[in-house]
Amino acid sequence: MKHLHSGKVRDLYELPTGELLMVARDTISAYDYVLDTPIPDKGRILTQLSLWWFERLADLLPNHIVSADLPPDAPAEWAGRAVVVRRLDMVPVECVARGYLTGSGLKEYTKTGSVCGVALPAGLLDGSRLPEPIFTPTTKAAVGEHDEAMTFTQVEATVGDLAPRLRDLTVAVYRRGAEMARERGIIVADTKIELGLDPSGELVLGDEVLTPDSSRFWPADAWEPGHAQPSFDKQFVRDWLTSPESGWDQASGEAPPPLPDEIVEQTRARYVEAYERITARTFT
Ligand SMILES: N#Cc1c(N)ncnc1-c1cnn(CCN2CCOCC2)c1
Repeated sequence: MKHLHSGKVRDLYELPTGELLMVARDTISAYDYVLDTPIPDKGRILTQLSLWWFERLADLLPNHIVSADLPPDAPAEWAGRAVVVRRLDMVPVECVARGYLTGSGLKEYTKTGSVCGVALPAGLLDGSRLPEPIFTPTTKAAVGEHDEAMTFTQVEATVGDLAPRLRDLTVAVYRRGAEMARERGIIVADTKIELGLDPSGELVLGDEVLTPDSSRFWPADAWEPGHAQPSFDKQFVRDWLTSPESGWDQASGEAPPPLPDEIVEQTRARYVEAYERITARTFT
């Protein structure tokens, strides 16, 4: 099969049928690096979580999933983390919705009092919940570049009449995911979805959806506005990399060192826990 595209943690191939095969790797990224040490089963866990979400979002919009069965000419090791999807004409906007303020949104808010042109109340802190979830789109930056915030007017200039539908669908997916995850003790602070057009011109949900790679997952019982919230899945990795034990100096520009076994195991356990809490299924 023909390799089309590699992201930080997933690859895209073209099948002889013209459909695509989206393959999730066990890699994890932190501090803008793809770490050398894989997290066993991360690809499978997040693929299965995403498939579970696609099913529960199907009443909001169609999706690109064709089959979770491994195509005959794909390596057996891809089983459970490769999904056949139909080819879409992807919209050239990263569709992001935020229910909480942090990261680049907080940075923009601190400077301007707004995010992507949306004015927010004064006095919000890192981790504050927003009065309502907001659409905070960005450009699709080239590999190695950073996405740039877009105003709604810029989205309209880019995609025309699709703009309000991108906004409404992105916020609706976020609301559904955030509500269901919160009932299970996980805050989804924000999420990025990919939308594309099918040949009939219908907007279709692509990529992965509502995973810890496409979204910020926070443990709800540790939520406390006023500082950076702990990541549900990546905090063990972040804490170790920034501890003297790792010997890594983030300011050096050097790539992080390999992760110790116990950090890998703790991180794998967090992915399993997120999957099992949200889906109420046992990961096998
Ligand atoms: N999904 C999807 C999809 C589709 N269904 N049809 C056409 N193109 C795409 C596509 C092409 N690039 N990306 C960016 C995200 N990629 C996801 C896979 O892994 C690599 C990064 C999405």
